[in-house]
Amino acid sequence: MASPSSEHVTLIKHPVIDRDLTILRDVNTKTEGFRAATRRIGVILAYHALKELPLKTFPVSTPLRETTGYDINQDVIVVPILRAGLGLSDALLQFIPDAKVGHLGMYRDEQTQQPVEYYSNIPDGVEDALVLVVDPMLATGGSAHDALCYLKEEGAQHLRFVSLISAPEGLQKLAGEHPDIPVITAAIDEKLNDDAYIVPGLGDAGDRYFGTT
Ligand SMILES: O=P(O)(O)OC[C@H]1O[C@H](OP(=O)(O)OP(=O)(O)O)[C@H](O)[C@@H]1O
Ligand SMILES: O=c1cc[nH]c(=O)[nH]1
Ligand SMILES: [Mg+2]
Repeated sequence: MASPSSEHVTLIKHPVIDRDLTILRDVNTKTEGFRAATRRIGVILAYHALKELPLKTFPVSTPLRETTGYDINQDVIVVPILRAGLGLSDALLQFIPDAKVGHLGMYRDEQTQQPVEYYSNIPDGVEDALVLVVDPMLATGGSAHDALCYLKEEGAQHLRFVSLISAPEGLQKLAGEHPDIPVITAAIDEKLNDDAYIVPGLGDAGDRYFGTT
């Protein structure tokens, strides 16, 4: 099996991430705190995920003289994997307020641990846009793999996958199946347990973010 290479996976290190991941992992953290910590880490991940956006220049006048202005020269499409991915999409929209948002609805069947797709709505323009697929948990990698295959079939050519916590198993799957797609993550945890939950992880991200059980 392919192993995640350093150019394929970017592990973002930051003291705020360490503090906020602890809040997310803590079983006693309530919904409000969980959402706030997700948003804060999301902003740091978004900053990194958008780092290589191309720029175009144009003249801009300050009160003193004309100088070079910059604008982003590529459309951005954010694709949260429902439900839990919704918690990360707003962070990206703070930086790119006019980004289009596509949705892919998937849940993991508890018995088979395989993703089941129940919804998709992808905007036009995926071929040329930077397409950022966001989901807090990369566990077996099955959901991410299906989402990336779907978007490639739709014509997406500039894909990134953004997660809060990744399991080595999920990273290996993406490295093997999608070596062309950079992964940006805030943590690489130890392993999956027998139910394919990330250990130590944070539990079920969707349930904790939305207050369901
Ligand atoms: O890498 P995998 O093994 O596929 O697991 C990861 C998936 O599991 C979680 O979603 P879940 O099925 O719990 O759906 P939800 O977001 O609606 O809670 C998570 O948000 C990922 O989408
Ligand atoms: O640990 C895990 C694995 C899959 N989905 C989650 O929400 N958490
Ligand atoms: Mg869930």
